[in-house]
Amino acid sequence: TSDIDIEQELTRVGELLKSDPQQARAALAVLESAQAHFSPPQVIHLLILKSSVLGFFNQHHERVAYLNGFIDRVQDPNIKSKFLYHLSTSYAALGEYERALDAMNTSIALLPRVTDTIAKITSLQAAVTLLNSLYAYSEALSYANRMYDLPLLNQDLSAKCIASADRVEIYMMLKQRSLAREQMREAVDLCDKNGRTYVSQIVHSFAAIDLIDNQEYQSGINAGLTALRAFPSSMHTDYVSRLEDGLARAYLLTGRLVAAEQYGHLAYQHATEQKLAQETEKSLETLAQIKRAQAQYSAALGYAEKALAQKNALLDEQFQKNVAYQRVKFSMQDQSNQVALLEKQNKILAIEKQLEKKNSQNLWLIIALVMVVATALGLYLWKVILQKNFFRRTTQIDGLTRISTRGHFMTSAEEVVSVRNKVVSLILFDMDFFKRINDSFGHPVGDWVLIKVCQTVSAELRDGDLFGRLGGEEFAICLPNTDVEMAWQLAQRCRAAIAAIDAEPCGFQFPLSASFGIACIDQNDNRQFSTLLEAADKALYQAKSEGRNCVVVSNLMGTADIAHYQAKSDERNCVSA
Ligand SMILES: Nc1nc2c(ncn2[C@@H]2O[C@H](COP(=O)(O)OP(=O)(O)OP(=O)(O)O)[C@@H](O)[C@H]2O)c(=O)[nH]1
Repeated sequence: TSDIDIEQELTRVGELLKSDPQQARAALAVLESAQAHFSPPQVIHLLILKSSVLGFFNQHHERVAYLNGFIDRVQDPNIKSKFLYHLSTSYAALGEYERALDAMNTSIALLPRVTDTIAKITSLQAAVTLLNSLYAYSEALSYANRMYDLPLLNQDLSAKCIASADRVEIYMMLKQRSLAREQMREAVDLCDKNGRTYVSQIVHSFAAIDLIDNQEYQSGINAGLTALRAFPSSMHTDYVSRLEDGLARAYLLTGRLVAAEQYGHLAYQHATEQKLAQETEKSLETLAQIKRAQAQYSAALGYAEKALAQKNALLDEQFQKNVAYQRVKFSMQDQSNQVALLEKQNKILAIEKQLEKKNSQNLWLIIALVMVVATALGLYLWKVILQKNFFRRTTQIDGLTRISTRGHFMTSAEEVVSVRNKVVSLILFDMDFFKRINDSFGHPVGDWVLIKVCQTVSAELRDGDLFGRLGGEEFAICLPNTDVEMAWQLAQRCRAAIAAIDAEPCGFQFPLSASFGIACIDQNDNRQFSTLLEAADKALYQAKSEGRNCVVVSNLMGTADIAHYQAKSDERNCVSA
């Protein structure tokens, strides 16, 4: 057997099932024996056919066992929902309403994953039918509404047609006449457009019964007869039985007892054939009334008694159904409560996560804040240091001449003298007749001279020599590790350099000179800086008094060979005052 043969045969069995169920069953058995060669989709097709055949022959026990044998292994939600529908139908037929509801709920729960529209309609329709049979009309209505609201696929009105017909039936059961009538028009319209004339016919039959219930007997009879003729003769469903019962009542109430009895019997016959408990009871009641109208009281009593027994059975069944429904509803509620609880827990988890995120965000914020504060603090400290440096510079460096201030020089020189391990020399010098320069050429020229003198002297100094401005035009040089001879030579070089300064750049021509005093202290001498300073000052004073522009060495410290330096008097350049 080729693939095509198998496919064709499967389709043929499906069609046979509608026309010749017996033959369909035989053909299916043949197919089953060859199923080892089937592809997986073909196996599924075969399983569906087998289940349908079992259902058709009311073999519900076998069908339930058969379906439960594999249903858990079916993955595809489209196929699974179909099997669940079969299962639910069979459980309902067996009176196992709780299981029927469970199967229904499972298939409804699959709906979000079902992609096939027909499969969706089938699941929802199964729910409507089952809930209607359990008298749970408002729940049935919610599934009908859900079906009505399914998105339209390729303008296919199937779902809307079937859902509208469901609504008509439910509104009638709920005795909401105006809603039912309104919905009838829409349902017929939708189903005719959709080519589902069979569903239209069912709605027409509802319309006829509605007219009769509303005491519009003649129009009800006309509509009912038309609807009944439109049903295929082979079809004996609850709709047919209900319509026949309606016609019987209409004929009875309009005094046409023969026709009433004819339709009453038909209704009863079709109801019992299909094991329709409600329709059986209703038709028995109608028959009892007809017999009473015909004055056949014992027959009437017989039907009435049968009707009563049927009603008792019905009440019993109704009770069973109700219990089953309430129980499942309760467990559904419980499940949905659990779902709600889980959702709440998830929400709490999500909030906790958010909180965690916020916390870590806060941590980052804190880190950022600390960094900002640290940076600001660093900047502040840096500024303070800069300010301090500036302050120190301004207190340590003379603003005009850029050499040490008096204070800074004194401290540093004192330090040098106190830690000396060799001889230290100190030179003081003072510009000669500086007042005259100021007076003759102005203060700015005097300033220029001071700057120029300091640059000139600085050029003669070594690293480590200290140079400071003691005040006005008086300066000091502290020379570590320098004996009196070296100091003398340096002082002479400085003196000569100052005397050689050309004043031209400041715009005037005038001579410059300075007087120098030197004192020297060796490492064995334990006297302090102040004594050294005093000695150098005295030597400077002497240089001034001896004629200026000369160098005088102090012998106060006992370190210098004064005779030697006096002998160099021509080199001292001093001119007698
Ligand atoms: N341009 C200028 N002049 C200053 C500064 N500091 C002090 N002086 C002036 O220096 C002059 C010092 O004069 P004196 O102490 O009489 O000494 P001198 O004129 O140099 O005379 P001898 O020292 O005896 O040679 C004063 O006129 C002060 O005003 C300064 O920073 N700039």
